[in-house]
Amino acid sequence: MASSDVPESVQRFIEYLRIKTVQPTPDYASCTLFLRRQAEEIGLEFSVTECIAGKPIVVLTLPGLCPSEPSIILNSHTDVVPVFPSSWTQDPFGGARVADGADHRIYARGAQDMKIVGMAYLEALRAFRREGTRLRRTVHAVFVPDEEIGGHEGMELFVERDEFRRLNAGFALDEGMANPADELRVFYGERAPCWVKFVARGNAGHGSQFIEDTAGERLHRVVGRMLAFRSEQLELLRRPLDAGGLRTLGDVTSTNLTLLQAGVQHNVVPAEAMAGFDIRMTPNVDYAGFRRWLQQVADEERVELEFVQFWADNTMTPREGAFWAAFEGALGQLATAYRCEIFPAATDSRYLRRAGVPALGVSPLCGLPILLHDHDEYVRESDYLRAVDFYRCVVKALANAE
Ligand SMILES: CSCC[C@H](NC=O)C(=O)O
Ligand SMILES: [Zn+2]
Ligand SMILES: [Zn+2]
Repeated sequence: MASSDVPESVQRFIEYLRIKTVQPTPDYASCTLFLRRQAEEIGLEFSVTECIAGKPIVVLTLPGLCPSEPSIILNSHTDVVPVFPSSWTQDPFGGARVADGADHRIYARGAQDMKIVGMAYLEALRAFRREGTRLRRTVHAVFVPDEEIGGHEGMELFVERDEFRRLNAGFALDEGMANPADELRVFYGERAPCWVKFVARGNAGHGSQFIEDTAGERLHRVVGRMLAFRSEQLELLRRPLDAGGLRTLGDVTSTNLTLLQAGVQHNVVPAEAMAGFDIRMTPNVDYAGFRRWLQQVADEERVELEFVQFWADNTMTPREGAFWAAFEGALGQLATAYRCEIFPAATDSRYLRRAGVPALGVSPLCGLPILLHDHDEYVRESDYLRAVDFYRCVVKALANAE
């Protein structure tokens, strides 16, 4: 198909997908140049802040009629997670557009997570400019680096800067997750990551002997207790809520054994063994109490405990007030059925919420498999075009909220 048959907005999306902003060596320089060109074409103010050299936070601004009113932040991260190219049927950075009935699929790493969202924001702002639509509040499309590796050199630092304060943010949209079913998932909070390592030390010796009190035995007891806790929470997930309805992943605390290290040779009992867990704490957990319980397990089993990440803030976005009403009103206008959830993983919304900016996580992808971080990530062209319409309606409502 000749490229001229491809809608221009789709061509721009594909161009963005082709920029290799892939961890661990994202090409942020090319990404910033691309965004600068978008700003010039659309007619948006453009600024770049580097809290850490080479890690640009790019802000494209559509000034509002009441510039002193708190602004609307449209946040997206520019980086994407690594790929296993041999497991893909398409080039992960080719942005292939493949016929799918009357529709097309667009394949690329980042198609769902979350370049579709970033580009749909810009296309919505482009439409406002084209139509001459003026909004009350200023809108900032914010493109941040390094979300996929925790945002520690991106949003976490940015929210502390004057450049951020000057944005005068009142409300933010950020990423959510696709839903294979038809309801839009609206995330008003997220689980807090807790990454721990237990390091056991014990007696060493010849593998043929009954060595007593080894690192392996100590670690085994810790792993057993952690996996017992995992089973309890998994059972809870399967139990309906008291108020009726099913629990979602965000409603419970998940635990996975993700790292294991020990040993050098079959017949040598190792003196040290390590187990690492990825735990995600649901917001109603007493974080300090949970941390004390982990320490108690470590102490009782006489192993060392290291906290690699411990997020201790569970600020959630209130589902009331003018911005929520505007958001809900826009969904009504679009006749979009939705359900509110706690996000199971971590996004940059946690930094915004902790900084006092209410944020909602939404990726307008319904009836689509969840392919974030997976092989053969794609969206349908119709998803993208609908996403643009979605933000035209939602951003207009938020930016005009009284
Ligand atoms: C603790 S920072 C990790 C952030 C990461 N975010 C997206 O996948 C996640 O694993 O949820
Ligand atoms: Zn993401
Ligand atoms: Zn991701």
